[in-house]
Amino acid sequence: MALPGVNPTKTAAWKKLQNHYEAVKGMHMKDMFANDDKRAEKFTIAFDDFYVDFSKNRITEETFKYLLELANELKLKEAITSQFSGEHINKTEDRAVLHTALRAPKDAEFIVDGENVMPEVYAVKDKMKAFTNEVLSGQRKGFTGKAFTDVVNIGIGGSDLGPAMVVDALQYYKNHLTTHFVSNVDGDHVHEVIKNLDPETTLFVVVSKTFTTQETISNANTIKNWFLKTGNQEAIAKHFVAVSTNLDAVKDFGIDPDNIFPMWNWVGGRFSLWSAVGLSISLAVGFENFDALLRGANKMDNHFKSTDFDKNIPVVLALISVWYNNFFHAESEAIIAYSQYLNQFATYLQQGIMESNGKSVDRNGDPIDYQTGTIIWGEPGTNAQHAFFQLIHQGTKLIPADFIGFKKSLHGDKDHQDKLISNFLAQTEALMHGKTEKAVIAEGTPKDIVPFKIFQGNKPTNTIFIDQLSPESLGKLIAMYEHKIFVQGIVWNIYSYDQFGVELGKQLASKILKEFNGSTLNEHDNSTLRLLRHYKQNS
Ligand SMILES: O=P(O)(O)OC[C@H]1O[C@](O)(CO)[C@@H](O)[C@@H]1O
Repeated sequence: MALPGVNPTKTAAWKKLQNHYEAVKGMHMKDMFANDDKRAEKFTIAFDDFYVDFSKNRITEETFKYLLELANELKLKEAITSQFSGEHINKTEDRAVLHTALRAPKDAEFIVDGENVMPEVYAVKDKMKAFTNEVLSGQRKGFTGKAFTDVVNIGIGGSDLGPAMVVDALQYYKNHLTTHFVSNVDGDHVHEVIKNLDPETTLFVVVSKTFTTQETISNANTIKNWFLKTGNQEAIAKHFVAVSTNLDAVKDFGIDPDNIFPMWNWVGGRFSLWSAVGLSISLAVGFENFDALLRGANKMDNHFKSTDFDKNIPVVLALISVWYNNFFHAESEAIIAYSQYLNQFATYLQQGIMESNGKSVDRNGDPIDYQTGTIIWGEPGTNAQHAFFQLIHQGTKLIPADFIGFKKSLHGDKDHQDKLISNFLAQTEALMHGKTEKAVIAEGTPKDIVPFKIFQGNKPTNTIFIDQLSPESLGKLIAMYEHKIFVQGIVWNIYSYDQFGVELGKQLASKILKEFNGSTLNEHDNSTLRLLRHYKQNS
C-alpha cells in the first residue's frame, strides 16, 4: 500500500489544533503547572533507561489529544507498518526503507522485494566481526608485517557523520586504534590528516554507497597516491577496504573484492551507520560494542512499533515539534546534550533531519503551502550556555529545545556530575519559569536596569534523561530521532528518504570545474562570472 497523500492542513484534527492554538498561545506554562500538580506525571514517558519529560511544553491535555488525533487521521500506524514490512515507501527512488533490519535479531524477517534480507545482513555482520577481531588482535597486518595503529574513514555525509559522531561519543569505550575521518574535498583536510600517518600501520576504509561521490573518490585517490609512494599495488589489498553498493566501481578503484563490505539500496545514506558503514565504529570500539549499539536501536524500534502513541517517545516528540513548527511558526530546534561526548550529535542530526524533511513538494507532487522540516542546531551544555543561551532566554525567537542528559558520568567524578546536572535541570526550569519584574526588583536591581533583567519564560523544552552513556543507550537515542524524522515526514505528507536537493549544486560544480582548465567560460550570471574570473586570475 502506498503512503497516502493527505494534506495535513485539511484534516479535522488540524482545524481543531488551529482553533485551539488561539486559546493556548497566550497561556504561560508556569500557570499550567500551578493548576495541575500531576502535569509532570502525565507528560512523562519512562522506557527502559530513558525518562522523557515533555511537560515543559506549551501544551495542555487537549493539545495532546488533538495531536494524537492528527497522527491517527493521517494513518501513522499504517505508515509504520508499511515501513517495517519493506514496502517501497521511498517512492521517488522506488526503494524500501529498512535500516531497522540492520539492527534486528537474526531470526527476524524483513522482506524486500519478496526476499528475507536477514541472512545477507548477518553475513556482512559476521564479516565485520571477523575483520574487526583480526585487526584488533594484530593477526591482520600491514604490508611490512606490522600491526595496524590507525584507521582512516574516507567518506562524506551519511558515510562520515554517523561513524564520526558515534566514534567520538563512545571514545570512553575505545581501544588502542586511533581513528581519523576525512570528508571534505578541501585538500587541506586530507593532507592535514595524512601528514602524521605511517602508511605501514594505517588502514583505510573508503565508505561510499554510490562510490561516485566527488569528495570521497578524490580523497581516496589522493590517499592511494600518497600510499603508493611507500607501498606497491599489492600492498593496497592489505591497507584499503571499501563499503559500498557499487561493487564494480570499487574493483575499478583497485580494492581487492575480498575487502568489500556490501550495503544495500534499502538503506539510506543518513541511516546507514548500522550497516558496514559503521565499520570504523566497530574497529574503534570493538564489534561487541558495535553490536550493543545495534541492540539499543532495536529496542527503540520495538518501542516505536508497538507502543500506543500517547506513550511512544518518537511519536510524542515528533508531534510536539509539529505543534511549534506549524502553529507557533518556530523555525528551528536546538539539541543540547549535557555530555561533551555528544559534541557532534547536533551536526549528525542536521543531516538526518534536514536532508530528510527539507522538502516543499508533497507526496502527490504538489507544492506545499505549510512549513515542513525544522532547522536543527546545537552544542553541548554547559558550553552552549556561555555561547547562545542568551538568545534562547531573552531573544525574540521561539526555539524549542531538547535537553539530553545522563544520570551517571563515565569517569565517576560526582562533583563535576552534580554541577553538570544542576545546570541541566536549572536551564529547563529557568526557560519555563522566567523571572518576573517583581523578582528582579526584590533583588535590589536599580529601577532603570529592571527591564533588562526580566525573563519572560514560557520557552519549551523536552528533557531526555538517560541512565548512562553506553553503546546501547546511544543506539536508542539515535533510533529515537530516526523515528521522529519518519513521523514528521508522514504528518507533513512528504517523502523523507530522497535528497534531490543536493544534486543541483553538484552538477553546477562539475561544470565550473571544467571551466577552470579551459579557456572558454559557460554562460553564468554576472556575479558568478566575475567571481569565476577572479579565482582564475588569482589562483
Ligand atoms: O555514500 P555516498 O554515496 O558517497 O554519499 C554520501 C552522501 O551524499 C548524499 O547523497 C548527499 O549529500 C548523502 O545523502 C549521502 O549520505
